[in-house]
Amino acid sequence: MMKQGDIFRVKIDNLNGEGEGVARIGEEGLVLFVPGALAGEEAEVRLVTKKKNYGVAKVVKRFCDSPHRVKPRCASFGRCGGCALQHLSYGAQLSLKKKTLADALTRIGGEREPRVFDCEPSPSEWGYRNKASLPVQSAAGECLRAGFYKPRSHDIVPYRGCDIVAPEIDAKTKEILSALRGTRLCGVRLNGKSAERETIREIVVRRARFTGETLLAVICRRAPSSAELKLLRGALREIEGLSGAVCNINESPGNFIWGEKSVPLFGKETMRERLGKFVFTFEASSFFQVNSEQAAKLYEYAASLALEDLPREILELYAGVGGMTAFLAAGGAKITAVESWEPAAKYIACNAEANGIKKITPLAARVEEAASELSKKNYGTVVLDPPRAGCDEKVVAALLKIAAERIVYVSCNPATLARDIKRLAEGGYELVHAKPFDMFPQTGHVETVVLMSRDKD
Ligand SMILES: C[S@@+](CC[C@H](N)C(=O)[O-])C[C@H]1O[C@@H](n2cnc3c(N)ncnc32)[C@H](O)[C@@H]1O
Repeated sequence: MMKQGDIFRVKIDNLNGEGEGVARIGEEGLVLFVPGALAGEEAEVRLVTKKKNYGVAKVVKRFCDSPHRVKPRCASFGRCGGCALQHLSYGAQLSLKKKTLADALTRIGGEREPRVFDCEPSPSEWGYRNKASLPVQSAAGECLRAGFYKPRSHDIVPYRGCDIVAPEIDAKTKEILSALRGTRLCGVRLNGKSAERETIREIVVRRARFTGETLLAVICRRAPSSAELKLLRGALREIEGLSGAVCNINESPGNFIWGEKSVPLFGKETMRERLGKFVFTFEASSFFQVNSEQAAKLYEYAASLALEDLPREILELYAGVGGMTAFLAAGGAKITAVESWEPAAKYIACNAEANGIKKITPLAARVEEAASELSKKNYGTVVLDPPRAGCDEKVVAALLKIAAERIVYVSCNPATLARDIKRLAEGGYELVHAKPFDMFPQTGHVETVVLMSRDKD
């Protein structure tokens, strides 16, 4: 019987979606996740966690190196759960993402030989993120500990800098943390009840590459008193180059970052970013792709698939603030853009207007609730970009009822994408091709654009 602390010699077969090495041990072939180990490497490992169906092990000694191994750039590599692929060359990261996608389409999607294109490299391998999001806690003897979570944990590795966020965000984040430490507000307690002053849950810093506008949101578990707001304002106003700051209040216990209410601290509440020839306005809490340069490439590609044969009517689901909508509108089609977050639907309209785009009808609704109404109309193409959970079954049913000639599916999760492709294939669509885009270099995340067409038989 295996137990924690046991030592094994293993050969790593492949990497999982988190960038961890995967090996099998024992007669029953227990799956072992080995962070930091690469495919093809042999190592002596110690079992640190044993669950019913898998184990997690730590490398004690590596006997050989993968030819794709490179020196990780970040001093927190291995301790921080953020960029698990830093030790893999960039070319090998792209190949891994293509393979991850192809495997999901085959294993979950039931596709025999899916046509998967090469992964589109990100224009920047480092410093590409336009947003940093740091959980904040109170730890023993430390009033405000902010950073990123350790792998498989809610313990924080303190922020010492991050190489995947834009350098300007990195510099600003350090200044912001130092200013917050000068107020009387502390981070929330991870285990146990937070004391009154242990208030801050998270900070989010966003910077537009194009305008340089930088917004800060301080997310609190309760509404700060007017004296606390005064302290926050006083401390944060001192930071040069912050275009604006808000305090967002999230009293809910879950892991979701944003609450419904925000109190302005100072300056602007919105920022503007350019993607391709379009400029978009949005708030600190809006969904907006974190890799602006790569987002422009992805939207252009998705629009080129959607606009072939110039459909007259396009239905776009999960539209956010209308980033992709503008690219889709370039062909002159009429677009109905559906988004559940009401303020985002408002931004779809003003972003369209600011970019001189007509013929866009924003609809603030949950797609699954609007699905049956939407399925009464005809659309040449449906474009969808759901969150990681993919589509509700009602949405797949509506897509089958709409029966558009073509579906362009943008996804940030190969597993749910493959599940939805299978459902659509059962309803008469076929997968034409899939192309991964590297939106998140140094991490295992895979973004994909898929084209499906209605089976004509
Ligand atoms: C992955 S984002 C894509 C946004 C946009 N296409 C873009 O590229 O910026 C998913 C969007 O779907 C929205 N959303 C989540 N669940 C939804 C639902 N059930 N119905 C409609 N929109 C939803 C989110 O608010 C978010 O803006």
